[in-house]
This record gives sequence, structure tokens and C-alpha cells, in this order.
Amino acid sequence: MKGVLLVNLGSPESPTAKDVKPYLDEFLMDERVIDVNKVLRNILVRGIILQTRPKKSAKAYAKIWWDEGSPLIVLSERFSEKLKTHTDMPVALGMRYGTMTIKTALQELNDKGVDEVLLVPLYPHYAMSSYETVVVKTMDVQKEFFPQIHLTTLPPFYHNSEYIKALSQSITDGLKDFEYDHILFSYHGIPERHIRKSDPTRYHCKIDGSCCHINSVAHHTCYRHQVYETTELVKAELGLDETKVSSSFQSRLAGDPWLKPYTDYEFERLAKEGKKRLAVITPAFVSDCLETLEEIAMEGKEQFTEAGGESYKHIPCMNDSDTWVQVMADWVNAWEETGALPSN
Ligand SMILES: C=CC1=C(C)c2cc3[nH]c(cc4nc(cc5[nH]c(cc1n2)c(C)c5CCC(=O)O)C(CCC(=O)O)=C4C)c(C)c3C=C
Ligand SMILES: [Fe+2]
Ligand SMILES: [Fe+2]
Repeated sequence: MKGVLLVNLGSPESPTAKDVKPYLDEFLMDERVIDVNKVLRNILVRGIILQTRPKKSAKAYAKIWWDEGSPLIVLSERFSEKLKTHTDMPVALGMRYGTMTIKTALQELNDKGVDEVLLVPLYPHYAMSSYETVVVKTMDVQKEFFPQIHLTTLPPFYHNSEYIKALSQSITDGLKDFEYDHILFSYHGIPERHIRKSDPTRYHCKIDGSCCHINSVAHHTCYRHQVYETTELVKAELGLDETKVSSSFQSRLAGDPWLKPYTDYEFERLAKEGKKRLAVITPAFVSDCLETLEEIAMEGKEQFTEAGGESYKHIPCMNDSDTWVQVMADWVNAWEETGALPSN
């Protein structure tokens, strides 16, 4: 029997430093997130970052936490529950980090008699720190505990036309009551080094924008190419004015250079350029989370208005919108019926 495994990033158990610390430990000790050798990673993460970050992160989580729990978890659960009403297959939800494990979710499917699983990493774009780590972890768990299960993985869907239409619809809905001067597409950042590491040709990705429009096999795993492609396709779908749209990268940690331009610098630049009314969309995330609700909706608004901006709107992620659930249902049901996976 076929079944679906949805996997998102995960959240701490509660917005306290005590619970944020083990969550961040698991997250940042992932070799695909902080990709240095184990000894150095240990020093960096446990000796430096975890000394101060849990307290700071817990404060941020406390600002966005809901009565039901972490927004990312609650919204992923709502999405999963809605998807169940659109398919005959069993659907389970797991998280890459934290207590809602991939193993438990696979066990749930296994107990229902599922032996063919469609793995759906809940990320539109490929990055070693998001999509790839979910795939590798799920394959490891499957090999060790569920060797009888056959796994198929949904490819990154950043350029799929149904996804682009659903994302565009969410922008149209989000802008119903908001006149904008500019729309900023703010994607989660990654270190530039990750782009080079994920380039199978080892020479294509230059990170300066000179490569992303040249056709290459490297684009299958190039986060930078994929996010710019999403922006371009949405621009075309909605007929947006070229001068009123741009992309940027948020959520960087200190250290090596991350993908530029940085979102917080863009808030200032756009305000100084005279853009008074800014809408921000965060398409690297399908569910709202700390990075959208705190960093963009709260902090971003403050940064933009302090720099001279007047009105600001964060457009929510697609979350459990009917349109987005229907798109996912069409993909998983097509796989159930014919084995086909979504293409462009
Ligand atoms: C080296 C550090 C990090 C990389 C690389 C990274 C990539 C990356 N992350 C997401 C999605 C999310 N990240 C979230 C939170 C978060 N991310 C990092 C670090 C890196 N992410 C940290 C330390 C944190 C925790 C919070 C903090 O202390 O700032 C979240 C939110 C989780 C939640 O509970 O709400 C998401 C989602 C992607 C898609 C990605 C690569 C493209
Ligand atoms: Fe992150
Ligand atoms: Fe590129």
C-alpha cells in the first residue's frame, strides 16, 4: 500500500531556553547545517553558539508562540490533516529536528500497512541544510528500521506551475487591502559555501549572479538559482512591474559570507530609496514560523519604519490554504495512481 510522509523542519518543545537548547543542538550539529569537521562543529556549536543563542532564541519564540504550540508545528499539522481529507492514502507528519521524529512518522505508516512511501520535504527549494538533510535522514531511518519500505522523494517544486499559481494566489490575497510600492521576496539565507558544495560540476556556481541564468545541471541543487527562478515565475504569473520587485536573503548567522543581498539591509535601502509601502513575501517557507512571524513580520516592520518606511505588510505563507492543499493533493494522488511526480 502507498502512503505519504510529510517532513518539515521542527521546533523546540516550548519557548524556553531549557527546551530551545537541545533543539538547537540537534539542528546545528547536523553536518549539512554547520558543515565543518566534527571537532570544529562541536567547539563552534557547543562551545560558542549554544552558550548564548538558546536564551536569545527562546525570547524570540515566546513572541510568536501560540496556545496550541509552535506555529510551524501547528500549521504543518493543520496542512497534514486537511491533506488526509483529499486522499485515500495514509498521511503522516514528521520533523527533521525535535521530538516529532521521522522514525515515529514512518512507524505510523508502517503500522497501517504502507510499504511504498512518497517523501515530501516541505521545502520548495533544494539546499543541503533543508531539503537534502531531510532526504538523507529519512533514507537512513528507512534503511535501519524499515528495510521493507520503498521510498520515493518529491523533487523541489520551486518552478512547478501549480505551485507558482498557488503562491501567486496567496500574494494576490495578501495584497487585497494593501497598496504597495515594492514587493520583497525574502528567502532564508545560506552560507555561500553551501552553494559551491552543492554544485556537482564544481565550477558552475559563481554566486555573483553570472551563472544562474545559464542552463546547467548544477541548477538541480542550486538554492540561489531556484529561489530567483521562483521570483521570476511569480513575477510573470502576476505581471508584476520589474522595478517593484526584488529578492533578498534573511536569517544569517555570524561568520562566513551568506547569500546577498541581506534582507535587513534591503529594508533600509528600499526605505532610503523612497519606497514607502513595502510588502514582504517569504517563499522559502510553506508554513509560517519563527523566521517569518518574528524576524519578518515583527522585526522587519520595525527596521523598515525606522529607516523611513510608512506601511509594511508580511504576506503569510501558504500554510493550510485550500489552494495549496489541493495542489499537494493533486501531486500525491497522481503519484498514487500512475507513479508520476510533478514536473514544471
Ligand atoms: C547555519 C545555520 C542555518 C542554516 C544553513 C539554515 C538554513 C535553513 N533553515 C531553513 C528553515 C528554517 N530555519 C529556522 C530557524 C533557524 N535556522 C537556523 C540556522 C540555519 N538555518 C537557526 C539557528 C534557527 C533557529 C532559530 C534561531 O535561533 O534563529 C526555521 C524556524 C523554525 C521554527 O521553529 O519556527 C525554519 C523554518 C531553511 C529553509 C534553510 C535553508 C534554505
Ligand atoms: Fe534556518
Ligand atoms: Fe548560479
